Amino acid sequence: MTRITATYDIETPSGLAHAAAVLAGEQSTGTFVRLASETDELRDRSGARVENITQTATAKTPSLPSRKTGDTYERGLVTVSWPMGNFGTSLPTLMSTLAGNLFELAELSAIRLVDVDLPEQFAHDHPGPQFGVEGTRAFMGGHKGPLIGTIIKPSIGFTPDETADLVKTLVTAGIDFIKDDELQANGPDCPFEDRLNAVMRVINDHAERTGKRVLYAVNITDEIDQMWRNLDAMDRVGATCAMVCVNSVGLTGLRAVRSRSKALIHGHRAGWGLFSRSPDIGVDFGVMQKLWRLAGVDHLHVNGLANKFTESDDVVARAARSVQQPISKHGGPAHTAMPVYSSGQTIWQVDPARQLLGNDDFIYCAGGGIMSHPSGVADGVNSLRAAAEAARLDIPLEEFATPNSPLRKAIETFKKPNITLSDF
Ligand SMILES: O=C(O)[C@H](O)COP(=O)(O)O
Ligand SMILES: [Mg+2]
Repeated sequence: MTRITATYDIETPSGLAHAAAVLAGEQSTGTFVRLASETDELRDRSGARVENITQTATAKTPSLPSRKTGDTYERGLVTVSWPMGNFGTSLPTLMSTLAGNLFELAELSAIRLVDVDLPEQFAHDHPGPQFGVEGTRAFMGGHKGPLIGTIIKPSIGFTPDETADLVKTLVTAGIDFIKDDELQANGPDCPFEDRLNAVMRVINDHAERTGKRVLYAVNITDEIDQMWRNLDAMDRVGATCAMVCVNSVGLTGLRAVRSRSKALIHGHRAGWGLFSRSPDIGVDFGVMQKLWRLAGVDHLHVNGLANKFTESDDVVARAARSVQQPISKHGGPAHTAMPVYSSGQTIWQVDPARQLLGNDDFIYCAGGGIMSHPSGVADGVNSLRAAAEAARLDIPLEEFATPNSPLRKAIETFKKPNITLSDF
């Protein structure tokens, strides 16, 4: 029987071998005592198996509080496998198994899920992105190069008409992609449908006049039945991109959107720090992004280089590359998605963001980096377009920027960040 394999970084006062066995037991056939009904045959059939243990460190103090303590804490990488018969390819049960009770086990003073190796069957049984990069470009009328985008800022506070006014400035200036902020969904001060209709009038009008269909990722995040109504409303006005906050709606909510959507799904990962920030507990992005892609995101946020958050540039680079890799190394549909760089992005990070991927199949979103341009939002868009062009031509920004141009003003406004990527 095919098995699913996951690797954890654990720390324990009980010895790595014992802790790994407790973990495997709790997450499959076992409990805190051996039951007579847990026969050897049942264990052989359904038990999780410890495949490998590699000790990496020891410490005198625990990384996380626990009711079980000891004199020495061993740290190491533990690989565990499960038979597919336990949960098939169900994503919710995969989560309960790989990322369930084990985070609370008293034998573990640190536990982080760092990798999962999914059998090919997962790639066959789940829809994956409906459109991906090619579909995204097709929705726009055959766009080439990276998508230069922005986030409506202020994130919250605009009425539908004020949002549409800003969108008008953005599309006229030549933006490719606009998204709602995750805080803006369907509040009484800016109702979803009013905002959608007002913005789509601008986008549709621009498309009719120029042939360029700007993507508007409208934030549909809500209860499942409301998200479905939101999709219907999008359909009525020809909207082509639905933003979903994947942590807020969960895998099942995302999958429910995928089952009804005729539009692109733009996955925002707001809340990700809760799962990822501590090295001692949580889940690596490389694991979660596979599940979000299987459930159907076409675009997925990966943070940005020199971002306003805490992740290092190496972590961001790994995340960006991961969504362009096949779901399963054993085969099946690759289900690749478009990485979305966003968080504190300005003219400075476009070039390295492109270089680290080695392709143009990404979305680059700058909210403050466009909206705060000293000579206005339109020049903010122009400066970023120029930065993307400089990146394409492989010319440093300082050299490419003509005097008094929007790019030159952006160079003078935004401090050049220090980007530290270990592989180039
Ligand atoms: O939702 C997002 O991606 C963020 O709000 C990014 O905004 P910023 O570009 O102003 O950091
Ligand atoms: Mg935001």
